[in-house]
Amino acid sequence: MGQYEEKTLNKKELAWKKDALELGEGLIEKYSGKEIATLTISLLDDAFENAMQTTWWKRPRKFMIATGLGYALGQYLVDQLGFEWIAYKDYQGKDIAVKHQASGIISFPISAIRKRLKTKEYRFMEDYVQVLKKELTMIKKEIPRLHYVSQSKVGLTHLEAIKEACQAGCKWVQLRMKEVTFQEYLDTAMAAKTICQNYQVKLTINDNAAVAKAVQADGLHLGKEDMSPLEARKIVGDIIIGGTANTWEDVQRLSKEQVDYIGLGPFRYTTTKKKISPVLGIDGYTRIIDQMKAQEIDIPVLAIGGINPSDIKAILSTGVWGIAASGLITNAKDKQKTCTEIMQQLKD
Ligand SMILES: Cc1ncc(COP(=O)(O)OP(=O)(O)O)c(N)n1
Ligand SMILES: Cc1ncsc1CCOP(=O)(O)O
Ligand SMILES: [Mg+2]
Repeated sequence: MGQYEEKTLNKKELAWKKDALELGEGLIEKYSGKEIATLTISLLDDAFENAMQTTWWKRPRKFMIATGLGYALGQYLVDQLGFEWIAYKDYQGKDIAVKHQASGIISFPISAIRKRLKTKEYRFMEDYVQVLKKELTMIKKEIPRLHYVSQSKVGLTHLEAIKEACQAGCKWVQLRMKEVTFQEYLDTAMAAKTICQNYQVKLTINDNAAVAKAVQADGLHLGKEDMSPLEARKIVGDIIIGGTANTWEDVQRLSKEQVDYIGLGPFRYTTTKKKISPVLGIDGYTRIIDQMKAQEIDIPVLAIGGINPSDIKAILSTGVWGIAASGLITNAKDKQKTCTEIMQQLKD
């Protein structure tokens, strides 16, 4: 791709988008014959096809169709797949587009309709969205199945715990420090990064986007009380961002916030985290993963909270991708043996 520039929409473009979406809503209701409770792609396809099959003197101008339905299609991608509106400019000119920040995919919904007006391909949107969904799944980042969440205890600092987890074979470490100053978090994160690099282990930072950015961490984990993943993405860029979910509603929200994985829990009561949500158990994971499958939400899920090696088989059978564990590894007498046993069960 040659040189191009992308910007967020300016005031004039935002006002234009608002008018275009109103126009689109009117067109969809008129030509699909249905009121829009929730916008679906089949409503959009119906509206486009029926509008174009209307006798030509009653038909809306092509420019209005491309604008109204194009913006409606773009808004669907924003609402359902986590895209953002952008103004895109290259040597051919300026166009309004939507971009999926985490993957870098840019789509031009208004131009897409303009093109189909010429090719007379009036039911293209279902396929168009499916292709985008597939591209998003294909470029998903690799998430290991075992995450070690750091913990200190008497006689063991976070850095020592992290080094021991690396030596024991963990490939992904989350630095999770509470009640520390920014400087202390940053200094420890810097040192953790060096340790992890020595063992070729990926490092993720809990809670703090600024620390993750400063140490060029591989990932950032954000809970419901932390910065939103979409906000954090603007700070840390294209690293792995995980989000916490305790309920199906949380999963639905996170699916629109461009997270690369979901930490779903707690599996069981644990003393590692203060203020813990109600436990999910195997039934909770089964219910939520089934809902994700039904809604085609294809984001890897890690189970977390009080997990023991003997839980792993049942946890995986629910469709969960992997686990995040803290106490289990921190307190293991033989960390190498414990990690090997976990990883064998996870087939990682
Ligand atoms: C992998 C993973 N999943 C969930 C959490 C919990 O994050 P959060 O809800 O923000 O709670 P704290 O860890 O910040 O206390 C996690 N850290 N990692
Ligand atoms: C951070 C976190 N979030 C939910 S449970 C938990 C603690 C996980 O630690 P442990 O594996 O020791 O229960
Ligand atoms: Mg948090």
